[in-house]
Amino acid sequence: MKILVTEHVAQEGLDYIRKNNIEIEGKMNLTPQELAQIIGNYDAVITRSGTRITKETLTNPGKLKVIGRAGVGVDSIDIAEASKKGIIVINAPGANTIAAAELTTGMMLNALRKLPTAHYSLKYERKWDRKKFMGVELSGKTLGIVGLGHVGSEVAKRAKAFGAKCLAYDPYIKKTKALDLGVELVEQFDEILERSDIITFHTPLTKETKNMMTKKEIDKAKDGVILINCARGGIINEKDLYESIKSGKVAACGIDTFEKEPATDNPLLDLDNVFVTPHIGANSNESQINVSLILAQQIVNALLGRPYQNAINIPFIKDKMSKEHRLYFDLAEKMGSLAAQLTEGRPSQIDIVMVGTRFEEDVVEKAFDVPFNYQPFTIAALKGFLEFSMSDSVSYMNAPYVAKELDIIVSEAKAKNYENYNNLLLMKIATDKQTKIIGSTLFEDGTQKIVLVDEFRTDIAPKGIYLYVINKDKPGTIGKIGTILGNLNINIAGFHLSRQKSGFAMSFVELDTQPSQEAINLLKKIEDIELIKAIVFN
Ligand SMILES: NC(=O)C1=CN([C@@H]2O[C@H](COP(=O)(O)OP(=O)(O)OC[C@H]3O[C@@H](n4cnc5c(N)ncnc54)[C@H](O)[C@@H]3O)[C@@H](O)[C@H]2O)C=CC1
Ligand SMILES: O=C(O)CCC(=O)C(=O)O
Repeated sequence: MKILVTEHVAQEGLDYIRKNNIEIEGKMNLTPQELAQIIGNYDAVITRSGTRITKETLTNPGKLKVIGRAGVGVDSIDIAEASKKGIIVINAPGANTIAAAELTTGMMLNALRKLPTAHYSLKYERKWDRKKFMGVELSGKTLGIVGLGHVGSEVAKRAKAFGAKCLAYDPYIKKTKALDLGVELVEQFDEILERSDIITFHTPLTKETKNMMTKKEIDKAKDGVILINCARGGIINEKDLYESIKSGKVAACGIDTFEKEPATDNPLLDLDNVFVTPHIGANSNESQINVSLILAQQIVNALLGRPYQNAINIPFIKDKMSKEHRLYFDLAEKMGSLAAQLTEGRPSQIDIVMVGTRFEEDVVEKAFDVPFNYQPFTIAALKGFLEFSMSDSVSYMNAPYVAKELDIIVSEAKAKNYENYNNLLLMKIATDKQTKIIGSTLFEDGTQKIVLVDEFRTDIAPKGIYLYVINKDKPGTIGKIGTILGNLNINIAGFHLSRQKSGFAMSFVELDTQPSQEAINLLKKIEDIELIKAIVFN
């Protein structure tokens, strides 16, 4: 196997890869066209923020299986395209946190005390200007942290050590996390704007966070506010920042990440009180070794078929789920398969409802860098459903994309209860011909059961072979089914009958062997049978 490395990555990770008998080829400064041309010759590619992996890069993916991002932000990678092509995107969350948090703290001090300007003035202009360099202290100030993830949390600890009061805005974290850090979590971003002396951003670049700070938001902030962006260019609108620095509304800012990088001709560089670094947040020896080692281990695991973590486009790791959730996950996939076998017509919508306390807390946190943010049960149900007609081309990774390409609307919801079920996975499928509802649950002892099909209650284990029968609820039908199956030497292993006031009955007849089409045709001839289908759970 062979891995392409397109940017500088610490030696430690590369050594680890070589020890696992995987070759490495370093090719720096490739043009996008050159990268697209050669990427398919490699099993994996390792990049940093300077390499963009776009749809065009992946036109001929060849044998590429893994894109490794030596860092956190994956906004430089087209995740949707990688997922559609079955390529795993792996990053190294948390590995460069301390470097980024320390740089941010330094940026705050630069902005508060103008250290780089004082340094320049003495060293290069030989001026002893003590009056000019009056600053303000971090102690006693209010710091607004936007995004209380890995970096935001470490920035909070450092700012608190300096005596600052920390507020945070992050609608996706647990309240206890902020509480444990001694940070006041606010509900609205506006509160950060109104109360903070310094605002620092630590979110990924997403649809929500792009242009989160424009003139409108800056105007709501305190006069003389200090802004720090060591997360991603584009979170603060650079044009509006430029105007606000010029007008004095923003006293100073510290920027490590820019809308367009390299940012050597960025107009912000012309302004005093704009303190800049060339995207070096992660550049410490320690963090680069961490990133390189963690990433290398995960890539090697993925390539050698061992368990791996941090895959951005498979936002859940089955091994990390509780045993119960793993059973529900498998059950969801079987339910999807059953739905595909029972449903008629072209599907237009699939709704998954997670009912009960077992699903109250999300199994996976919201992942910001993936286009679809479903819980694993939804993905499993989708995979089970789509796989029936599309076989191996559907994976956990691409199931939501395949659904989208088929114009199937997918929705996910939670409910406290449903009829008298406490914990239930419900799958509702709408097609151009019908709507079907299937419900499944787990018994106390871990037994998986399908318990609902439309208006019928049932109790079948999702394994083996069944005949699904809908018939007019009249005497003799079941006997006739038994006789025909007996004559064909097909053994009945179980019978699950459900009746409805409507005058119809639904049965799942468990069989030891799969009935031939000839058998199904014979059974269809029985009077009062409305529908009969063979169902196979793999
Ligand atoms: N300058 C550099 O070299 C480095 C930059 N970074 C960047 O810093 C950022 C933070 O990195 P980590 O803390 O490691 O990521 P993380 O994923 O641990 O934390 C991100 C936090 O942002 C929150 N968030 C997402 N959308 C939000 C929204 N609309 N409003 C408020 N909060 C929101 C999430 O809930 C999460 O807690 C990322 O963009 C990463 O790429 C990270 C390391 C080095
Ligand atoms: O080291 C890099 O490539 C940039 C680090 C970074 O921005 C990140 O990890 O998100």
